[in-house]
Order: sequence, then structure tokens, then C-alpha cells
Amino acid sequence: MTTNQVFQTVLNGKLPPIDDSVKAKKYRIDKDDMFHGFALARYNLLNLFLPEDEEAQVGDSRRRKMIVELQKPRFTKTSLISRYSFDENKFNGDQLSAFDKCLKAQDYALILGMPGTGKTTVIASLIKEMVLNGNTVLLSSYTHSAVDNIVEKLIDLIPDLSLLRVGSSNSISAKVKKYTLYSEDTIHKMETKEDFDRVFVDTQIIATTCMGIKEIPYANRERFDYCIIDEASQVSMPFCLGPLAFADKFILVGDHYQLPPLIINPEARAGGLDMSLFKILSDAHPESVVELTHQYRMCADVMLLSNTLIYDGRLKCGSDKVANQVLRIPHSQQLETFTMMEHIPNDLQWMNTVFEETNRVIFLNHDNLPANEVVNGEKVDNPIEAELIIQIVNALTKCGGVDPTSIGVMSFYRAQLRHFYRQTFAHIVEILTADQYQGRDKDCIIISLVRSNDTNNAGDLLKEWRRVNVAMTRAKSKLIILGSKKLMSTVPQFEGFMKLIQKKNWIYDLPPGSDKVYENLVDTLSTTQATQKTQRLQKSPNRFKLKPSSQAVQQKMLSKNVIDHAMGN
Ligand SMILES: Nc1ncnc2c1ncn2[C@@H]1O[C@H](COP(=O)(O)OP(=O)(O)OP(=O)(O)O)[C@@H](O)[C@H]1O
Repeated sequence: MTTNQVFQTVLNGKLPPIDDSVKAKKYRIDKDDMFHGFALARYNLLNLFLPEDEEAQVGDSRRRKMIVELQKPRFTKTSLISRYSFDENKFNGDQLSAFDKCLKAQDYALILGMPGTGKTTVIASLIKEMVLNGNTVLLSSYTHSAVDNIVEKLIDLIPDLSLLRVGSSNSISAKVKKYTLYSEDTIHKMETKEDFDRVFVDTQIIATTCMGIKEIPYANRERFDYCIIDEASQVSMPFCLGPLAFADKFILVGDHYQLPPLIINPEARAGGLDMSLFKILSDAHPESVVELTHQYRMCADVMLLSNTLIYDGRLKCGSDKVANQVLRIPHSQQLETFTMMEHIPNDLQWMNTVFEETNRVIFLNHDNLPANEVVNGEKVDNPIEAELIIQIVNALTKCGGVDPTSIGVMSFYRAQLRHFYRQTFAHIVEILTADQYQGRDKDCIIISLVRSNDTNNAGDLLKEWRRVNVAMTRAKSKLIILGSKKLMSTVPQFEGFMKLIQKKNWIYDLPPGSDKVYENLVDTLSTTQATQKTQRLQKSPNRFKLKPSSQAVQQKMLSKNVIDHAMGN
């Protein structure tokens, strides 16, 4: 070690004064996260099999019996917590059973929470009960956002929350930042190393991702009463083991009908690395599982897709309000004005189908356009399908007055999403892959299926039914899917889905030329001066060339009369 290094430490206030005469030399320390990650996974596995050594703090024979030998989990007859502080009327029967199961667990319990069934709500309330009764909790999850969702709920639920959020501060949400060690307004005031140690020992709840567990100093904090892992069906087993080793009892929350751990190596997948601990334990001991089946996200039509594809009718709407919700389009009449001004014939007015509030699920089939995919090496996109989606987003937001933050655009293909990043709405409308949408929702979701080709090649991504399930369960009140009916009808995984949407009459065949109909919708509407509109009409009176006898022409004449009348011509 040289003498001219300057160290900044977390122990503010105890720094020796910096000697200005010594020229500081800057060092860059690179941390290889990947290596760190795999080293951690290997350690977690190794720890399960090492002989128990208390002094060296290694070995975990208790977990080995549960996880490797699949020992039956034990449950007490009565709840381990005597005093419930929550209002039972605020929870449904499944959720109350989940509390009951978790609080009777002596080893572990599993919560299978279908989409939007209140997993986050249940975890937060469960933690509240645990800490109010003097227990300590290690809260973990696969992603930072899932950890923060729960912590944000805890902040609202528990006054004087004793919580330490461990992790890099730029991945942590603004509301949660003050629970980290290093934020300016941290609740954890530290002057000395003893203070630092005490934060880890005295705080009732420590929250971090499964990877972030490496930041918890082992010597300082060995035991928690409970470890709770959210998104447990997405975490591969070696990473899941990390947090579990710290606690006497654990609770895993997940849904193995949604995406499993992402394992790219085919050999590792064949060896079972994509099988989460959640799935292994729930298959081995179904009695340890409690299912949350009442969902508060999707309207009944959207839910029906998922029930048909995956859940076999087990998913239910939490209330009539949820079941009957619609996407409100406050200025829908503006679309009518536009179609009149542009003389759009009735049979080309496909946006009306999108705007119809009671159309909660719509499959816009573009076989008649056609809208063919473009393959470029590994990348696949569909420019015409993208153009249609851009028009839908603009129509809903700029014409219909729908809040752009309530809309999400999703595709299975990253190359397709690039078309949307360039749009003015890109910074407000959420544009994500199906995988990134797991755990999120929007009032209106528009899915770009992309694939459309002569050989009906659907690619591999659409064949993963758990990914399709995630995609179909993100919308609350309107789900718009764009794709090729011809191609989708050949995909075995979509057979039930296609049959259902056909039976329900949810397929709309876009007519040829559909992509040109609304392409200047935004320009036209942004021209607010009625006179300007009149000039435009005079310059190009007939955008759509039709025979003089056609019904549409009669309507055009009629609409022109209406506009003329309205403008006092
Ligand atoms: N018993 C209940 N009664 C009414 N609303 C509820 C109930 N439980 C949960 N909710 C509401 O349902 C919505 C979804 O809850 P939450 O976010 O906890 O679900 P989740 O299962 O974590 O969702 P995800 O599938 O995104 O992980 C929230 O708005 C929540 O307030």
C-alpha cells in the first residue's frame, strides 16, 4: 500500500485530516459483477453441504434437509403470532389463509400468487405483523423494483419503520433511498465503526436483492426470524439459497406459471437450473402452498385469456368493479371529427374498434395489409405493425385524451421496440419487452407480436407459454394485440387462445391500406384553427379515391356538408 491514497469512508466525522502536501493519486477499482455473482452462487451451494462449523459460520444442514432431502415442512396448530393488528375485512379469504399458513410455518411456507392477486400487499402486511410481534425479517427479491415495491408499502404501513435497504443507491427508488446507508438524508446516522455494525445488528428489517445479500457483513448479522423472498419463481436456486441461510424460517412468494429463472446455457437448462426452489418445493409438498386466486388488476375479458391459456378457470376477479372496468377515452368524439374531415369511408375506420370502450380485448389481424416481418440476422421487426401501433398510441393520447402514462407498449422482440423509442411519446408511454413487464401493469397494453411470414414461422419466443401468460396479464382494462391471424393459428401453444378470441368475436381484420388511414391524425388535430382545416380540405378534398356511386362517397358528401355547416360556409 502506498502512502498517497485518499480513502473516503462511510464513517463520516472520524476521518483524519487530509494532508494537502501529499499529492493524491487516483485509483480505479473495477468490480466484476458477473464473477462476483457466480462466485456467490457457488458459495451458496457449497455452504449447503459444508460440515457445520459455528465459529467459521459455515454449513447449513437444516436447509439441506429441507431443500436437498425434501424433508416435510412442519406447521404448528395455532399461529405463532398471537396479536393481529390488521383489519381482517380488508383482505380476502385466500389472503387470510396465506397469513395463517405463514404464521404457522416452523420451516417454510409458499404463497402462489397469480397475477395481481395482492402478493405485495400480503407480504407487506405479513412483515408488519411479524415485526410488531418482535420478529426480525430479511426481505429479498430478484429485482430491486420488487424489493422497493414492498418497502414503499411498509413505509406507509409502519410508523418509525426500522429498516435498512442494502444495495447500490442508483437502483433504489426515491422514496426508499433514505433507508440506505449512504443517502444524504439517511435515517441511519453513523459516526463510528460500532455505529455501522449496530445498524446491521439492531435494524428489524433488512431488505435487499438475492444478489445484494453479499453486502450484508456476515459477522454482524447471522440470524433473522424470517426470510421472505418475493418473485421466488424467477430466482434460480443457487441465488435463492443466499438469503435463506440467514433465517430460521422462510416464506417464498411466486408464481411458476409466469417466467422461470432466465438460464441461457442449454446444458444448464437441461440440467434443471431453470427450476426455481419455489417450484421444486411446491411440487414436493403441495400442502405447504397457499394460492392467491382473487385478482384486482384485470377486467373479466382480459382475465379470461389467462384463465384459458394457463390457470384453468382458477383465477377470479376480486370485485365487480375490477371485472367491469373500461379504459375511458374522454375525447373520443375527436376521432369522429377527424374521420369526417378526412372523408374516411366507414369500412376503413378501424380505429373506431379500438376506441369502443366495451372492446376490452382486440386482436387486430393485419394479414390483409399485409404487414410482413423483416429479418435481419438474429433481429426481427415489423415496421408496418409498428406504424399501426404508433397511430393507435397517438390516437388514444393526442386525440382521445387518454393519459399516456396509463398505456404500455410491449413486444417479444427488442428490435421492434426501437421503432417506438424514436416517438415523442417514448418518454411517457412505457415501452418494454414481455420479460421486463413481469410484475408491472398498465390500464391499456398494446402487444406487437411481430411475426408474419409466408412459412408461418412463429420463432421460439412465442412458444414459451409462461412468457405469453405474463404478456396477456399486464392490462387492466384494454388489451390490444397486433399480429397475423394466419400465423398465430398455426402455433400449437396459441390454439386455445385463437379459438377463444374467434368465439368471442374479438378479432378485427384490418382492411388493406389501414396503415395509411390515420397517419396524419396528430397533424390534423394539432391544427386548431378551423380556417386552416378548411384550407386543407379545399386543397386535398379526397384522400381516398372511390367510385362516385359508392356508399362511402355519399357519406363523404354528407360529412362535407356537416363540416361546411359547422364552419358556417
Ligand atoms: N383484498 C383486497 N381488496 C381490494 N384490493 C386489493 C386487495 N388485495 C390487493 N388489492 C389491490 O390489488 C392491486 C394489486 O395488488 P398487489 O400489487 O399487491 O398485487 P401483486 O400480486 O403483487 O401484483 P403483481 O402480479 O404485479 O406482482 C393493488 O392495487 C392492491 O391495493
